Amino acid sequence: MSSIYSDDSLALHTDLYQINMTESYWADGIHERKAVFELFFRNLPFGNGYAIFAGLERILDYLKDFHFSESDIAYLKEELGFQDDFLSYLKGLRFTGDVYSMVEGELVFANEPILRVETTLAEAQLIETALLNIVNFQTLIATKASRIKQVVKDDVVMEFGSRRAHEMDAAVWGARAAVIGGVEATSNVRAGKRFGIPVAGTHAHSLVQAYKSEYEAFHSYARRHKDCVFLVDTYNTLKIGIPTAIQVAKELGDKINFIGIRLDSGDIAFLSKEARRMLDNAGFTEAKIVVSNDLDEYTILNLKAQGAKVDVWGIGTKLITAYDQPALGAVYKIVAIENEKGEMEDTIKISSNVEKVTTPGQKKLYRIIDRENGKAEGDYITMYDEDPTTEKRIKMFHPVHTFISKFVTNFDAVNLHTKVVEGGNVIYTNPDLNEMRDYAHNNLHLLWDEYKRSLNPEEYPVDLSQKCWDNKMRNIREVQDKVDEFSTR
Ligand SMILES: Nc1ncnc2c1ncn2[C@@H]1O[C@H](COP(=O)(O)OP(=O)(O)OP(=O)(O)O)[C@@H](O)[C@H]1O
Ligand SMILES: O=P(O)(O)OC[C@H]1O[C@H](OP(=O)(O)OP(=O)(O)O)[C@H](O)[C@@H]1O
Ligand SMILES: O=C(O)c1cccnc1
Repeated sequence: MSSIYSDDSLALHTDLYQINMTESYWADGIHERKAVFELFFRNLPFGNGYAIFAGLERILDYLKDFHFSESDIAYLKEELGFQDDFLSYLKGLRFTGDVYSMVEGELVFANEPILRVETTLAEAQLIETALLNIVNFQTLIATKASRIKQVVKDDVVMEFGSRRAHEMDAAVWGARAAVIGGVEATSNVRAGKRFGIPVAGTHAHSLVQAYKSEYEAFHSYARRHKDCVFLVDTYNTLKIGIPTAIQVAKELGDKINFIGIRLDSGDIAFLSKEARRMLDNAGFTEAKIVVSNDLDEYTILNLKAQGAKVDVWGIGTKLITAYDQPALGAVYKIVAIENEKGEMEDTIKISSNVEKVTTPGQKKLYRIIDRENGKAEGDYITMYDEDPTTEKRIKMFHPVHTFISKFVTNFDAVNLHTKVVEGGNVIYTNPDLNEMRDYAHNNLHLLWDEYKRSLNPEEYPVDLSQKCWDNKMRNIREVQDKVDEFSTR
């Protein structure tokens, strides 16, 4: 099967049902009613105590350029049978709404709106799939990277995953997300070119195998590359690999910058300690030990506990594929819609699972920070017309187990949503990636250690204001009344 249509826009990067629903809205004349959708996930990934938001830059690029191309329209008509009248509506469609979003690198928790879209019902519906696609992947990778960074602490992490990533986009945008989460460099040169990420790397076993010996291979590499990290495990790490790296480094002296060696197999704890001893004895006390081979935060923690002497961790597969949690599960839910009188009305989705009942209405999200100790008390979801920045005391209570509550005073309420798109125009300038990474890193200081431990962290509070809770209960009652009325008919 091949296609005659050029792939020249992203508008069809959506599920068919979005276009089908949009057609119904359009046919009924409600497509331009204002709607509010929120994007959030229900459970933190990897059993972590927080997630790191990534994906906004790509969302903004997507929204800026949102349009159905000639070939999109031709495909919808010729292959999927959509009719001309609806297609001429789609042809002229652009994103015209407002978007409020967390910034990339923000700490994000379950069941709080990462971003809010306020636009026509049709536009909001058509962009759902792409927005989720972007956030689900990038936030997952940024969070995995942050978990790894929490364990390696001040050691350097290099992202090595391109060859194992789920296709090319995932490699490039995953590398970027990993940087937001705390990674220092990537091996992916395209990601370096595109996003300005530092690009770094060593060499593969094939280089060694292409020459007659490690000695020849290392010399050859050094002839063209001043910065040298020699991979020492092709034949025998301790007996040939490291001694040869030391020999070549000594022979070439100042002609090269002998950065160190890389270990890619065997017992990393044992070999790294031996390598450190051998390098130090040879006078290369500054030489770095880079390790790779199916690493993740669990192995790294274990290796550290064994006293492994590692300076740089090269991490591929398990980072770029979010190996132990392949999906974040973020969703995008409608919370309010304009009625025929032009007023905004709440809308709610009921579920027998309490945690899945959506929180209706236009809302805002604040982080409540204790002024005395600088730590976050929790996140606080309010209705749109509430302003906790002017309140002296707020009651925070668990949105499901409401008996768990506390009063908070002497706090700063920080609005976590920035208006990034207004009337279809992007009004937000993406900061430099380093700034995003520093922002994410510094934000972690807001959290008590109990929320940051990688195993069984405490649950960070994400609470509703009283007004938001009351509004949710009122909406639930209204739906229940409707159900009762229907069933007793
Ligand atoms: N000391 C250690 N403690 C715990 N895990 C380790 C230790 N050393 C290495 N590992 C990890 O154990 C796994 C060993 O992988 P594997 O069985 O493929 O062995 P290998 O030595 O890498 O062999 P190969 O040459 O086939 O790559 C890797 O995930 C590696 O990161
Ligand atoms: O283990 P990961 O975390 O996924 O990190 C990337 C891996 O990719 C390379 O191995 P590969 O066997 O693909 O190539 P090589 O011949 O260079 O070792 C590298 O040596 C790492 O082991
Ligand atoms: O530069 C490296 O050492 C590297 C790059 C990609 C994958 N594995 C290793």
